[in-house]
Order: sequence, then C-alpha cells, then structure tokens
Amino acid sequence: MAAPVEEVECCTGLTYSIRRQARTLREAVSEKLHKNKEIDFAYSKCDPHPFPHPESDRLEHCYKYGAGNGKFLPVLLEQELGGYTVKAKLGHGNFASVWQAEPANGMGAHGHDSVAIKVCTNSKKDSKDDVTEARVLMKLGNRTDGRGDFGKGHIMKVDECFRVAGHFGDHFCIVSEAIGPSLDYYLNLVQKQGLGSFAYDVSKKVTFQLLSATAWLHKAGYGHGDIHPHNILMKEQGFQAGKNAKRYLEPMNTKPQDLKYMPEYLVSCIDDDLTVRAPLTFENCDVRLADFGQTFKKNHPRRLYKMTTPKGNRSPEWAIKRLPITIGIDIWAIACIAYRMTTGKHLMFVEERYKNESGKYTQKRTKADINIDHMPMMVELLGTPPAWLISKWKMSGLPKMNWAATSPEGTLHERITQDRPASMSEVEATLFEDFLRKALAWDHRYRATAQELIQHEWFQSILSDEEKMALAVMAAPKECIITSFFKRGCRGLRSFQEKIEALFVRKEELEAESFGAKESPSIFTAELLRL
Ligand SMILES: Nc1ncnc2c1ncn2[C@@H]1O[C@H](COP(=O)(O)OP(=O)(O)OP(=O)(O)O)[C@@H](O)[C@H]1O
Repeated sequence: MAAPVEEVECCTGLTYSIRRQARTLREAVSEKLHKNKEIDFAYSKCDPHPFPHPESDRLEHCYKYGAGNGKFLPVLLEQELGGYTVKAKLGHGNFASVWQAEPANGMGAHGHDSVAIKVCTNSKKDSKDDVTEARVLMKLGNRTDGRGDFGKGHIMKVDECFRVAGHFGDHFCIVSEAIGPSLDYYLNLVQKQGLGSFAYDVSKKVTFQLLSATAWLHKAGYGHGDIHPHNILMKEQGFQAGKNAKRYLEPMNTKPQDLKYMPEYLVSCIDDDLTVRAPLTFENCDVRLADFGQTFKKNHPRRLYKMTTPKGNRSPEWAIKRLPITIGIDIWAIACIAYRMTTGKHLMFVEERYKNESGKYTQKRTKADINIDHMPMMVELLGTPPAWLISKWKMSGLPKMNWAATSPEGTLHERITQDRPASMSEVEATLFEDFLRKALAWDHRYRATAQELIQHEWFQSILSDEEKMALAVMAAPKECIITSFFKRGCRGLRSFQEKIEALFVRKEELEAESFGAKESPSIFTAELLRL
C-alpha cells in the first residue's frame, strides 16, 4: 500500500506535513508583519491632522516630519536656503514641499527675482528620482526639435539645483521660476463659484497647450508619467503666493519622540485660499507642465514603486498584467483631465481611501481593490475591450464580466450628452467624443499620439494663425521642410557663387540643430546639382 501523502519525503528531505506547517507558520508571520505594518501606517496617517482645514487636508501631515526616510525638511518663512530667502509656501506633494523664495542678494543668476524651490524628501530612492527630474529638465531645456519647438514653452524650466543637510540626510533642492497656481486650484475655484466647469474655449485651450507640451516631450524621447491637475501649473505674470498663515504645532498633535524634528509651525499654502483669484480666461491661460519626478525614457518600461497619479486617470495598462507602461499613459490622463475641465465632472472617479462608519476617509485602498471598481467603469464607458485584452483580464484578478452583455460602444456618447456644457453645440459634442475615443483607446498601441491629437479638428476653432502655421510645419514631411529651407536660403541670389555659399551655410545650420541628419545630405546634394 502506498504511504500516506504526509509521510512521503520530498526533495528537501522534509515530510509534506512539516512543510505544510512551515508554510502556515510563514503565512501567519507574514500576515502579522503585514498587519503590524498596516497598523503603523494607519497609526501615522490616522493621527488627528494638526489643523483640519474646512475644505481640504492640504496642510502637510505631521508624520511627514519625524524620524526616518521620505521625510520633509522643516522649512520656516524668512529662512535662508541655498542663497535664497524663503518668502512663502507654494504647495507640497508626496515627495517635496515647494517654497517661493527670493535671491538673498537681488536678482538670481537666471534673471528671476522670485523663484520656486522644490525641497525634496530625504529618501535615497526618492532622491534618485529627484536628481533624474532635474537632469531631464535641464537636458530638455537645451534640446530643440529643429521645427520651431512648438510646445516646449509649456514645459517648466529648471534654473539650478543644490543639496541641504537635514536631520536624516540630505535634501535635494530644485530651483525653478515661480509659475502660478495649479490647475487643481482653478478646478476647485470654479466648483466653489458654482460654475461647475471652465469656460468651454478655456478648457479647449488648456488641453491644447497640455497636448503640445506632451507632444514635444514625447518627441524628445521622454514620457511624463504623472500628469494630473496638481502638476499642471498656470503661468501668472508677477506671481506672488497668497497670504500664508503660520499654524503653530501643538505637542498633542505630534508624537513626543518626533517633536524635536518638527518645524515650529506649518505654513498653509496658496491652494488653501480660494478667494484671491479670478477664474482663468482664454487670454490669460498659459500652461506649464511641472513635476517630472516620474519621468521615464520613452522606450523603457516604468518603475511601479511610486505611483501618485489619481487612480481615476490611470489607463488600463496599470491594471492588466504584463502590459508595458508606455507614453500612452500621458494621453489617457490628459483625456480624463480634458473631460473634467469641459464638463466639471470626473470621467471616472474611484475612491482612493476606505471610509469608516461615520463617512470619514481612513486607510488607502489597495491597488487590486481599486482596479476592481475602476476597470468595470472603463468597460461601461468605453465598451468591450479587444479580445486579447479580455484574455488577460482574468489572470489580472479583475472581476468576472459578462462580455456578451457589454455594449461594444459603451456609454461615452450618453455621458457627453448628459454632462456637456450649454455652450457646446451638437457638432462640437461629436468632435469632443471623437477626440476622447481616440485618446482613450483600450489598446495603447492604437491610442492616438499627442502629435496626432493636437491636429484634431476639435481644436480648430481656437487656433491662431501662428499656431495653424506651426501645426502645418509639424505635419509636413521632413523632406519638404528641409527642401524649402535650402530653397529659401538661395532666394533672391543671382550669382552661382553666392547660391553655393548660401547652401553651405544652410547645411551648417541644419547640422548645428541636428535636424534631419538622415535626410539633409541627399537633399543638399540634389539642390547643389540643380544650381
Ligand atoms: N515652479 C512652481 N511654481 C509655483 N508652484 C509650484 C511650482 N512647483 C511646484 N509648485 C506647487 O507645489 C505643489 C507640489 O509640487 P510637486 O508636484 O512638484 O511636488 P511632488 O511632491 O513631486 O508632488 P507629487 O506628489 O504629485 O509627486 C504643486 O502642486 C504646485 O502647486
């Protein structure tokens, strides 16, 4: 008779029963560790917020200071920071606090009398990303696409970087021009004013500028990876942060052992105050794409350890296993933002935290839990995904769907009809739907590129003659542009000698701009032979 399974020895020399016990023990330990981790996490996050704000919890939490990794540098107003004097707080995110500062002795090296200093957290892992962010932004600042750099002006520029010593290691600081409030500020402002959404042409213009910045960025070989309203800043001439209030810390709000690492007070930032600004207008809206902390090379898959993009703006690639994260995630996020600006409603909204019985937000939801809500929402809105994606659906742990019953078109059309602003005509609504469908293609390989989307008819009504011309140049094949560039160089010249010289000058100019390296030699020869 065969021996009972428990008694059989496996290749490790242990009986199955011992292995099973060991596994149970391991699982119990890991569960306990996980629970402890959660309790610790929940403990710090669920501490009473030092100053619960009536509208938001935008004041950073005390746990962002204490001992450890990933903590902020305590900064106070009027403090000296790398040759600048801190004047006001501009905002904070998960990985940095941002301060408006003035050069300690007059005008700064880059001609700005007021700058924004992004003081990054002390974590080594984050610091690597911050250095990457600064390096990429500096590199982008020096890059040209040789076609007039359409869209580059809407990308934030970096002036300089330095490091400051903190309690637990160095903090990397990035100095840039102080730009203005974030798009999120204006979205909250229109909500508060009861307008619901931006004026229709304003939302179109912001989307267009955002797409042109993204098109330039993608052409330069990078994806942004974290496009959301907090990271889209609206340029304001002579921008000054609004009044900052000092909120003095009380010991009861902080852990006693962390007290010595806390700043004396926290500073409320501009985004808290929704009373100081007028809404955006078509004339004054000027986008700057900021926060390149998650930027990635176009052809390299993204690292996933630090994701801050609002979950509702994430593309299906985030949830479906073994799909590459490409620059298509930027396009998806922009489409979601465009919908919110135009209609005042979220295209897809998922709760990022659990709520307790009294309706208060508590811990963060897990990624899997969020996907279970988010993905069926996508199906309902955009219709049935392609067959290959359905085959990956199940292994990605997503909820079972009755694919036969899902509508192939989805409810996007009905949603637009229901949510569209009164100023959007029937024709415009059709164009808007077409724009969204192209940007929200399930398959990232068939999703429209930023370059294609800025040429979309939906934008035609708001484009200036200059912009139309720039778009035509971008759309023209490289060969045509180079040929006309050589031809223009010889225009009006009579002598053979002058024409040859002009062609050589143009050739050198092209080489200097490293534009059309492949095409220009043959076109140059052809033009030379034509003389
Ligand atoms: N140059 C600037 N001018 C004006 N305000 C700025 C500037 N840079 C950043 N801010 C403000 O500071 C906030 C936080 O900055 P940023 O998004 O770069 O921080 P982060 O920690 O990397 O954020 P995230 O958590 O999104 O990764 C922004 O939402 C914006 O309001």
